[in-house]
Amino acid sequence: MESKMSNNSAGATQPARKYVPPHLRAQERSPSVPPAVGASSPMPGAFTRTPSNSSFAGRPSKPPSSLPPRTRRPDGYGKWLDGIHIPAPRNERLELDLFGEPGDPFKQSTGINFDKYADIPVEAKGHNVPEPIIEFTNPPIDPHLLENIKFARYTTPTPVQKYSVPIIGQGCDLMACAQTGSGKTGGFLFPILSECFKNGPVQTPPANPSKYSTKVYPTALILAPTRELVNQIHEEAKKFAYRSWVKPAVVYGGAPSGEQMRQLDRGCDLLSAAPGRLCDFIDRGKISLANVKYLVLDEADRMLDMGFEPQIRRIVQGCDMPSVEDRQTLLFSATFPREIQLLAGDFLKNEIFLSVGRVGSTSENITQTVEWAEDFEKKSVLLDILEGHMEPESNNRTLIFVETKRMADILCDFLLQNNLRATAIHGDRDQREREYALNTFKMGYNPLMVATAVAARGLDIPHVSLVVNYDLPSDIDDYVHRIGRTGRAGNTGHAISFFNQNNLNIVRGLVEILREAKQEIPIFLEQSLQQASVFGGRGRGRGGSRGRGMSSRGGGSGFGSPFRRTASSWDSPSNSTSFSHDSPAYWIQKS
Ligand SMILES: Nc1ncnc2c1ncn2[C@@H]1O[C@H](COP(=O)(O)OP(=O)(O)OP(=O)(O)O)[C@@H](O)[C@H]1O
Repeated sequence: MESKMSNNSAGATQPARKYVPPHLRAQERSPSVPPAVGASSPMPGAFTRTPSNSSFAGRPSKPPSSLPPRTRRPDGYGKWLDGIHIPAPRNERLELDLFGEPGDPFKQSTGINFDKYADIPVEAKGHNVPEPIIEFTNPPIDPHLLENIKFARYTTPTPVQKYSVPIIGQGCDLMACAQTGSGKTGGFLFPILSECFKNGPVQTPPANPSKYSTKVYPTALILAPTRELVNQIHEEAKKFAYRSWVKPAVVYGGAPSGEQMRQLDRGCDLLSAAPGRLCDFIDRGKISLANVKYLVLDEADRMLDMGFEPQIRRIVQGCDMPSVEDRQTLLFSATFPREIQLLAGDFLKNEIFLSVGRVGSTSENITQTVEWAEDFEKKSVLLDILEGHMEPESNNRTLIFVETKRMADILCDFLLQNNLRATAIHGDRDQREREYALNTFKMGYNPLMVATAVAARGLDIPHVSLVVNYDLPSDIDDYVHRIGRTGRAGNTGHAISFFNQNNLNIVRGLVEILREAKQEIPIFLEQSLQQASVFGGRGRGRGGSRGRGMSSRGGGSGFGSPFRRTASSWDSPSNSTSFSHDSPAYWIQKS
C-alpha cells in the first residue's frame, strides 16, 4: 500500500487503483498518524452548536479515522476448559479502555465521604443470613475477580456489597435496598461473576448446524428500565469480567438490532437487557433463557410497577426461564414501595431482605434545598442558581429535571439562548441523540443537561454536583432517585427543588424525607403540608404519575392500587417466603 503511494508522484504512470474502504483512506494519506488510544477521545465539533439546532448540533458524522480496524483487537476473554478457568493474557490497551489511568475521574469517582457508608445501619432479615465480608478477599471472592476489582481501584466493599456477596454466594434469593450511589451494581455483579468464575458455564444444548445464526444461552440475565442504564451495567460487567470466560452482552431498543445480534453471536454469558428488545430477540429465537441461573432486576420497584410488570412476567414466567426454585432471583433498588414488595414475592423464594439505611431514604451526602418558585418565574430563578453554581474553571455538571419531553426541549433551548452549554435527554429523541446528549454531558462539553424521567434512575455520571428539580415529580420515590444523581460514591452534592401550589401532592413525602435527612424545612413547606392535610393530601406523595396507589411508608392514601394484593394472590408456589407478607413490618422500616 505504501509503495503504491510513493509511485503516485507527478508524471509517473498511475498504477491501477485498488479500492480502499473509507475508514482506511485517511490512514493511507497520513500513515504517520498514531492510532487513538482509548474510547474516550474527545468528540470533535461538540462546541459548534447553534441555538436553533438545539443540543444535537456538532455531532461527529463518523468515528475518528485514525482508529485501527476493530477486528485487530483481541476480545480479551478467557475460556473454561475441562473444569479449569483459563483467563486470557493481559491486554494493556483494553485495560486502559476499561479501567483508565490512575486518577481518571471518569473511571474512579470515589469521594471523601466514602468511609461514612460504614456507619449506615444495615438490616438483613431471613433464614441463615451469613456474616458480611469486611474486605475484598478470597475466600469468598474468586481470585480472578479480586484482580479485576483491584484494576478498578476499589479498596473496600460498600455495605450493600459486604452483605450481598456472601448472601448470593450461598445461593439465596435477595431483595436489597440501599441508597442511591452506594454500589448496588457491584452488589450483584461481584457475587454473580465470582460464582461463575468458580463454577464455569452451564452446559448448553448443541447448536443446530442448519441455522446460520446461533441461539445464545446466558447464565445471568440483568434487566433494567432504561437503555442508558442497561448500557452502563454492561460497561461495568465488561470491567469485572475482563479476561474471564464470561462474555457480557447487551440488548436494548432504539439501536440497530443487527449489530446486537452479531455481538450475541460472539458470545453471551451475562446479558444486560431492556425488556422490550429482549422479548423481541426471544420471539426471533435468538435468545433462550433456559440456562439462566441468576436473574437480576435492577431498579426492581420500577421494573415491577405498572409500566413493565406484564413484560417482566412474560420474560420470567412465560418463556423458558427456569422456575423460581431453579434460579436465583436478585432485586435491587434504592426505593421499594410496599405494594411492590408484595408483588415481588411472586418472583422470589426464601429471600433474604437487606436494607442499608431506611428503605427509600436519601443519601446524607446530598444537601437538599426547596425554593418557592411560581411556574412563570422558574426560568429566571434557574438562571440565578446556575450563575452562582457554575464556576468558570470547574468540572461541575448540573442535571435539571422536568416533567415533560416538550418542556425538556423548551428549557434546553432557553439555556442555549442564554449562551449556556446545554443538552437534553428524553424519550422523544432517538437513541443516537440520547447517547450523544449523555456523552457530551459526561465529558463536560455540555455541563447542563435537561432531562425527563429517563435519566432519573441508576445513571452514574461523575461531577454532577447539582440536581435541580425544575418540576417536582408527583412520586416521592422518583424524587429520591432524581436527587441521587448527585452525591454518589462518597461525593457530596446539592439538590434544589422548585416548589409551588401545584406540588401539594408530594409535600408530605418531601417533608418527611427532609426531616429524616436533617435538612432545613422552609416555612412555606410546613404551611403547604397543613394545607395538603386539610384538603386530603396524598400521604407520601405516591400514586401520581404511574397510577401507583399505596403509600410506601405508611402514609396510607387509600387511593386504589393496581398492585394491592389480596390474601389469595399469595397462593403461588413462590409464596413460601420466610416473612409474613401480612406484617406491616415486612422489611419496611417505620418512618
Ligand atoms: N467498592 C467500591 N469502591 C469504590 N467505588 C465504588 C465501589 N462500588 C461502587 N463504586 C462506585 O460507586 C459509584 C456508584 O455505584 P452504583 O452506580 O453501583 O450505585 P447504585 O447504588 O447502583 O446507584 P443507583 O441507586 O443510583 O442505581 C460508581 O461510580 C461505582 O464505580
